[in-house]
Amino acid sequence: MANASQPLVGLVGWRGMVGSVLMDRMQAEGDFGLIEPVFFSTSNAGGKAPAMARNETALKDANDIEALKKCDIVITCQGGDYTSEVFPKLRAAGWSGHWIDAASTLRMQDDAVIVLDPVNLPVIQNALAKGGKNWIGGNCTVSCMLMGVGALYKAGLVEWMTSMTYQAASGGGAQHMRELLTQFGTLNAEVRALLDDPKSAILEIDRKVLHRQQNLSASETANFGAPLGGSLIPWIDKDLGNGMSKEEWKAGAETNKILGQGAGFGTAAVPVDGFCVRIGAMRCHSQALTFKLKKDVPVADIEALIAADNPWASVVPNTREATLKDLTPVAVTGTMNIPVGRIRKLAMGPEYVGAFTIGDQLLWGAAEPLRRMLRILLEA
Ligand SMILES: NC(=O)C1=CN([C@@H]2O[C@H](COP(=O)(O)OP(=O)(O)OC[C@H]3O[C@@H](n4cnc5c(N)ncnc54)[C@H](OP(=O)(O)O)[C@@H]3O)[C@@H](O)[C@H]2O)C=CC1
Ligand SMILES: N[C@@H](CC(=O)OP(=O)(O)O)C(=O)O
Repeated sequence: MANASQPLVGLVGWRGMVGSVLMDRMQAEGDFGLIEPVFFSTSNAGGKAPAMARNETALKDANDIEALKKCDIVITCQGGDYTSEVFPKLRAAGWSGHWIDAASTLRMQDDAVIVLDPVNLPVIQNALAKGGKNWIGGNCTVSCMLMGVGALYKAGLVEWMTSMTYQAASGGGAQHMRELLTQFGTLNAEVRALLDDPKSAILEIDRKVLHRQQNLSASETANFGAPLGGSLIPWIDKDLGNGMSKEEWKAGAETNKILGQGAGFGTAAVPVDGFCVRIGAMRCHSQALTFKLKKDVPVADIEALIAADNPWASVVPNTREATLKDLTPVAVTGTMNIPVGRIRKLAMGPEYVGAFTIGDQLLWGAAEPLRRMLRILLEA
C-alpha cells in the first residue's frame, strides 16, 4: 500500500450476520494486526467500537462521506441499499481507495471484479495492474460451486453445466433463519402428543402437520412468503419476467465473469443454468451439478483435478457411507471445506458427469473472499 503506516481500513456492516463471520475470520487469520481498523455504524455512531479497534475506539457514522474518505480501503457487509446510497457519493467526492463489498449491487459493473482468488487470482491481478479499485464478493451459491469444481473450468473441460441448488435459510438473512426454526417448532408442537405416543397413526400426524403448514399466519411466513419448514420453495430472489429467477441468472452471469470469460472478455461464455431452490438447511448451500464435458474424461482424472485445485476442495468417495458422513450441510457448516462427491458418469453418455457439492454460504459464500481480497491488497 502507498501509506508507510498501516492502511486505514473502514469496516461497515461488521455486526451483521455476514459481518460477524468476517470479523471472526479476520481475527482467526491475524488480519487486524496488519491494518488500522475504523469501525462504522449506520445506527450507533459515537458508540463503542468492538474490541478489535485500536486507536479509533468510537464508531463512526457509516453515512459520513468525509470519514469514509480517510480510509485506504473500505470493506462493507452492510447490504445493497447501503452500497447504492454511499458508494456513488464516495467516488463522486474524489475517493480513490479500494472498495470491498459483499453486496451484489456493483458486481456486474465493468469496473468491478467478482473476487474469488483461489479461482480467479489472474483476473484479480490483471485488474489490479490496470488500477482496479472495486472488489465485489460473488453470489454465495456461485462462489461455493466454483470453489468445488472450478478446476474443471480452469482445465477448459466444460461445454455446459446445470446447477440444481438446495439453498439454506441463511441466504435470506438472520430473520429467515429464525423463521425457519420457528416453523419447525410450531409444527413439532402441533403433533407433540401424537409423537410421544408410539401407537399413534403416522397419517394422522401427517394430516395435522399439513393442516398447520397450510394455515400458518402471514406473520409466520413473513420472510419466505410461504412455509419452508417441512417444505421447499423453488424460487430465490427476483422474478426476471422471462421465466428465470435472478438467482438462476447469476449462475451463468457470475460464473463467467469470475472466470474472466464471455461478453466483455472477448471469449465465449460457458452456458450455466438450472433451478435455485430454498430448502430447510441453516447455512450451507448444496448443489447437484450436471456437466457436459468437451470430451470423455475418466472419473479418476476428474477427481484428481478437483482434489488438486485448492486446499479447501476435497473429493468425497462416491459411496453411501462416505456421503452420509462427509457430504451433508451438517458436516460442512462452520468449516472452510468444500466437499465434492457423488462424482459419476451419467446415463446420457461418457461426456456427461454428475457431482454434488456443498459450502458454508457465510464463509466461502460471503465473508472469506472479502478478507482474502484485503490480504491481496495489503500484499500488493
Ligand atoms: N446473508 C447472506 O447470506 C449474504 C449476504 N450478503 C450481503 O451482505 C449483506 C448483509 O447481510 P447480513 O449480514 O445477512 O445482514 P444483517 O441484517 O445481519 O446485517 C446488516 C446490518 O443490519 C444492522 N442491524 C440491525 N439490527 C441488527 C441486529 N440485531 N444484529 C446485527 N445487525 C443488525 C447492522 O448495521 P449497523 O451496525 O450499522 O446498525 C448490520 O450491519 C446483504 O444485504 C447482502 O448484500 C452477501 C452474501 C450472502
Ligand atoms: N441470494 C442468496 C444470498 C445472497 O445474498 O445472494 P447475493 O449476494 O447474490 O445477493 C440466497 O438467498 O441464498
